[in-house]
Amino acid sequence: MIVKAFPQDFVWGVSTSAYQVEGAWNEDGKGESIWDRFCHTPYRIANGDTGDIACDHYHRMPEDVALMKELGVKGYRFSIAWTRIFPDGKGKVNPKGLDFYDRLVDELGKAGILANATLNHWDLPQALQDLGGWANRDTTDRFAEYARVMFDRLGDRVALWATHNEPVVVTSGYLGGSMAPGLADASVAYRVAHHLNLAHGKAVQVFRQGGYPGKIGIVLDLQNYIPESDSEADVLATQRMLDHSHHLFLDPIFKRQYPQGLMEWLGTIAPQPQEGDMEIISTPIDFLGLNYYFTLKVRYEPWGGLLKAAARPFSAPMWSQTEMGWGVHPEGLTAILLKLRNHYGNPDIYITENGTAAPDQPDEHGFVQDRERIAYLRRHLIAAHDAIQQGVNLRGYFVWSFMDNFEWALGYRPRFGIVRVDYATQKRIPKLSAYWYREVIRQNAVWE
Ligand SMILES: OC[C@@H]1[C@@H](O)[C@H](O)[C@@H](O)c2[nH]c(CCc3ccccc3)c[n+]21
Repeated sequence: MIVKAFPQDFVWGVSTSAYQVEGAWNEDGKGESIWDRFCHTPYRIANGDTGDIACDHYHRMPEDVALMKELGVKGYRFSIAWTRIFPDGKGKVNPKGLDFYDRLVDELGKAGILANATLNHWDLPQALQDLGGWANRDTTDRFAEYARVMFDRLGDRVALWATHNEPVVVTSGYLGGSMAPGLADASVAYRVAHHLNLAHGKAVQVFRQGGYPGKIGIVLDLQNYIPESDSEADVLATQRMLDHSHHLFLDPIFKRQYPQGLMEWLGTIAPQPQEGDMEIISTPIDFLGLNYYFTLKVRYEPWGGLLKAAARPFSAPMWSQTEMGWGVHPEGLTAILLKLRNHYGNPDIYITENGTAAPDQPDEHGFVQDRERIAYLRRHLIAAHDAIQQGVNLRGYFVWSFMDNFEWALGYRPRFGIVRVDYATQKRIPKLSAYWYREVIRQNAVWE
């Protein structure tokens, strides 16, 4: 048995997001978000599920933090619901909303768990969407105002801040229609991407000017894309997918420019930076958050939408696809980490999401022996360890997810947690993977 030990101060964490776990969608002064609106729109969400109640984390947070402590977790990545702070997206701050996150970071401090807070995990205030949302440049200033309020209130106790979670998905919410706000208007999608980048940069500048402790970064959706064949058509299609999914955000932030090939491909709907925008966007950050789940094979497809590209899951031999139909390919994680080392200045990196939905079969006590999930997590930790051995500055790993939760357009069917949630009773029942992860944390190692 080969033991793969991690660096001494490696952060072993778990991840959630506000809309997926909190519930209390309209309590204590919280305003409506675009995901509240989307879920309350018929036929948008499988089974008519909504995040109205979710895991009721808003009321059960102290017990959830206590369970994290019991499982030996060292870090908790959560997101802040903008509409608990600014119910209308701007103007009056809602004190009860601030109080909830104040209590959360205090509970984490008492439990010795590092706080890793994301400002925007997709749940934009509906009031701002009514004014154009991320397609409206003013929203970047609303975001900077919201960021300042959060830095002022929680900045003394939050170790890691992320501006956005996976901004490309917000862009997709304007392209494909399966995510809030559920538009299909390519003409604004890349203006949205630019404003997300600009909002990120403005928030980083507010953080720098305020001299807050802690570190700030952004979390990107960096799945691994490989061409289906070495034909020029497939290779170029893969490049377009990488430009859209990776470089649309990585390049402005780390290289102060948009990917030229994509700009030419997009033509008139490409981002139109104003004077000074790229300097703001590329304000240096302290770390990059990486969400990695799967590898995709990409081919040229004339009917493949805006990018004329189609992607399908790549499964390494001996792996089946997951509950989500995602190919399992741990080597893809190593490849992404090495790409960031080789081409983006070898930044400090946290794996902010990695995990899998699995066909969890509970026994009569609700206990789930999720061996597939353990195999998935173990192999990806080995892949992460390989990258560290090759000089990648990987500082931590956050499992998606701490507990089963609302999986966006798919509702509650897919279960990603290392802790099971019985939604009928809201009972939390750690799965086998939670005890396995506790052992990994204790040993600070995984074994081949
Ligand atoms: O799908 C599992 C998780 C979501 O629950 C998180 O909220 C989100 O940050 C997240 N991102 C990814 C990577 C690919 C993806 C993006 C958007 C929707 C589904 C999958 C997987 N996940």
